[in-house]
Amino acid sequence: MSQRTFTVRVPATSANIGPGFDVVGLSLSLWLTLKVTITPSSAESPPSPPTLSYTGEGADEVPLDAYKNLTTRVALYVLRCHGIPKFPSNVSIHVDNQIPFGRGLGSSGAAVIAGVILGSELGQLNLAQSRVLDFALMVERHPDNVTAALVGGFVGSYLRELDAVATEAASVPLSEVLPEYPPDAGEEWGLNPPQPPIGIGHYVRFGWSRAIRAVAIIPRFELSTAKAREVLPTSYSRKDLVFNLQRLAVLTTALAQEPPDPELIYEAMKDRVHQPYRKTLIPGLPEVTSNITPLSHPGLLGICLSGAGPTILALATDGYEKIAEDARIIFREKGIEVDWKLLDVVGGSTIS
Ligand SMILES: Nc1ncnc2c1ncn2[C@@H]1O[C@H](COP(=O)(O)OP(=O)(O)OP(=O)(O)O)[C@@H](O)[C@H]1O
Ligand SMILES: N[C@@H](CCO)C(=O)O
Repeated sequence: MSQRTFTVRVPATSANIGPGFDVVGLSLSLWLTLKVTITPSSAESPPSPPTLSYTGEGADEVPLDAYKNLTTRVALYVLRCHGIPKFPSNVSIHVDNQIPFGRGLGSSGAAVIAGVILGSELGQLNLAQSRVLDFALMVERHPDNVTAALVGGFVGSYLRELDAVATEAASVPLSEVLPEYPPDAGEEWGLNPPQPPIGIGHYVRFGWSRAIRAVAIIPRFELSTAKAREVLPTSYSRKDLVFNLQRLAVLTTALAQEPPDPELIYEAMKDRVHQPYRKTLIPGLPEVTSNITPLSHPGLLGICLSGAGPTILALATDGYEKIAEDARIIFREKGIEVDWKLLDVVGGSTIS
């Protein structure tokens, strides 16, 4: 048997785009890339556990132990669900990552999608795209980032309502889906991890105007999604829900129109479900989103929190630098430094 190599690429994503909390996502031109080599065992190359190396964003904090790293733990979960108790021998994985951690650009969603695809490739399982999504949704329970990272573009998704048995399977604690430590020497994990119900996530890809680019204004601090979800209320007024539904309905079509209409889009990217509550965690958020407008910044279409934050996403057709530099000034007044990147909307995950 000869050496096998393959490459997995998964894009960054921005979720919510204002009113579409946990519903819409947009894939963006920053990439998580895995280069994988599987060398057959031989006298010169005896079986060994997987080795991981890592460059780019998060290289100084990401675990390189395959039983602790999110991507490889997800891959192992997929393998175990298919009766394969451990990684194949002599797997070496080099990860190069452009997606900053904990900034609202879908780093964990990308790591999870990469893990499911890695598991499918290592086990030669040939998982269909919809099944890849099922596995990803067992780990990352909101569909917006993972769906956009998998299929690419501007995407809306929902989770199917499950029957009682499937609900139980899908509500297993993540610690059971992804046990963090290897079994004791001489033991193997059982082959009965919770299987994802079939067809959990459904999605549709919206149109996207080719004129629109994305300015990501990225504060130099991390905010975990878990922490940014803790501050959200568990119920909302009808007024606030209708506010968001009206805007989301308009936004999904408005971003595909040529030319895009700033007056329509700026208002349609406003939100009352998550951003008002997250401002306590992101000093400067309300000032940036209300002071940078299509009137003050020609070319701007709309501006919102990217995912759970703290990154700000501005959609624009021109004037990118002024938008970013003026946001930098506002954040600096709050004592926060930022970096910014001009990004494009890209296709989804690939294996080559
Ligand atoms: N490439 C990666 N490899 C391993 N672990 C990763 C990778 N990318 C992200 N992670 C893990 O995910 C964590 C960040 O996840 P979190 O959901 O808090 O933020 P995010 O996904 O960047 O933002 P958002 O979900 O708002 O877009 C990191 O701290 C790290 O533990
Ligand atoms: N919709 C999610 C995206 C973050 O991953 C949130 O805003 O919490």
